[in-house]
Amino acid sequence: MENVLEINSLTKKFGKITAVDSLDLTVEKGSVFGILGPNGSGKSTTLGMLLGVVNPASGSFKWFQGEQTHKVRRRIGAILESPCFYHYLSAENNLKVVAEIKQVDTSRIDVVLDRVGLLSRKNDPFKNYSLGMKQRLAIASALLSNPEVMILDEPTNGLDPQGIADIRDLIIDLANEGRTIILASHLLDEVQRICTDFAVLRLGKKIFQGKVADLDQDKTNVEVGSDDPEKLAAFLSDSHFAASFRKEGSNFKLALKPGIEITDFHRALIASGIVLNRLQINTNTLEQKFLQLLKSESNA
Ligand SMILES: Nc1ncnc2c1ncn2[C@@H]1O[C@H](COP(=O)(O)OP(=O)(O)OP(=O)(O)O)[C@@H](O)[C@H]1O
Repeated sequence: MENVLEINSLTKKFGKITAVDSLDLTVEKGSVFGILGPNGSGKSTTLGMLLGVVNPASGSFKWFQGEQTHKVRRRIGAILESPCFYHYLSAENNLKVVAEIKQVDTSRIDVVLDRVGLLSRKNDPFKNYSLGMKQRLAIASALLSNPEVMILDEPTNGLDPQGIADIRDLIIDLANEGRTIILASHLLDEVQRICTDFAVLRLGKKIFQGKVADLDQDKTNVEVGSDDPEKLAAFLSDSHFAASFRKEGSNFKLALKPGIEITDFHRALIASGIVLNRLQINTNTLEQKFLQLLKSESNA
């Protein structure tokens, strides 16, 4: 798979603070890459360096296998901070200003407004837009040059649930069109829903990088209950399915042994005449992973 971005040992210091510390990262073409981290972990500084608005102290990064800088910028669309538009101008006229700056044909304006669902509101002044519409206009603006890569810093910040869902759907659509998306977020659930890959930053250091899909592989933690808890407890003690188990209320929490499938476990229960009234598979959510990582790093 082709990489659109390779970061090597990228570092940024602000006085005594090391905002980004020897960061190595690889982003594959077509991925939706989430950069996760608590406040102040270096997400925005990283994106700033990647876009050339923050100077690195050391290290390097390479876009599109080493494409020249002036060509790179046209291939990337970015929203770094709150959208910056003229309040009294309409959405269309605001995009005309951006198109002029970016030297993009104005015929793209209707295309991108349609893309973000704002075509019918293109004559409304920006000041009358809701927060969600303002954010969608910012995405439209970033789309003017039809970029292959979109960089989004906290794209759903401050939005209501509907606004969040709209932006989420839009990001998924943009990814389905084949664009690579890099987004910084602290909304773990959003990253889990949108992203294919993620990295976790803490105090400027990358403490994890992985695929979101792999989180769902970890289906070994199971909670079970039965109308006959003694029989269930005896099964869990005697059978070779549970690596460990403990009683919790009227149910049992257990870790299946490595390699044991939930279907094998369930079949064996039925064969032993045990009928479950509860079976819950606790998948490893990004939130659990994130909290575990931050905890293990701060204990290290
Ligand atoms: N211009 C600056 N001058 C001094 N320190 C800065 C500057 N920009 C960022 N920092 C510091 O660098 C560190 C990383 O900040 P950064 O904004 O990159 O983190 P972040 O993960 O994006 O945080 P948030 O989620 O709060 O936006 C923080 O300690 C921050 O205070």
